[in-house]
Amino acid sequence: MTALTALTTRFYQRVPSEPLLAPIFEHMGSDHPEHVAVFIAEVLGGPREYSSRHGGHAEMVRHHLNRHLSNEQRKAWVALFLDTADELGLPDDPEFRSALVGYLEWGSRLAVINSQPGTEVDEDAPMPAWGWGEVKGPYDPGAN
Ligand code: HEM
Repeated sequence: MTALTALTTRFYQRVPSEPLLAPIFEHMGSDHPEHVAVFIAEVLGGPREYSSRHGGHAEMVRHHLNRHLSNEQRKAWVALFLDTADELGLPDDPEFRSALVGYLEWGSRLAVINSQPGTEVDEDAPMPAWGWGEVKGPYDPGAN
């Protein structure tokens, strides 16, 4: 939680300098970074705190309704997020980064889809659960 909260806090500090992102986060609440960290932590197998205290997946979806987010904004969001992970020196082993990128790619596309007019919230949608995926490349940190 400490690392993810530091990551989202720094990410939203940098958002005002990104022309594509600044306007959409202009009115966000001060606890926004923490809520996003808690959400991502639960997805990655951490405590089920977003579900128990913040309304679960349906509540996250509600925050994106009618925001008319574009794919360009989505790409800027993901790029800034990953750049912030580098800036803060988060683990950069291929396994962790591929899992992180995989979830961000999936989740950010969902945010864009849910931000379009006519989206209905599925109150029973489960929280996504992201694992390490099937990492089967030749990378082996124990080799050499
Ligand atoms: C994995 C991807 C994402 C996750 C996990 C996520 C998660 C969340 C969560 C938990 C909230 C509610 C925060 C709160 O309670 O204050 C939120 C709000 C929001 N998100 Fe996302 N989000 C994602 C991607 C995106 C993307 C790609 C964009 C835009 C390009 C975006 C734009 C917004 C906006 C505009 C809000 C509302 C801000 C406000 O309250 O003023 N999100 N998101």
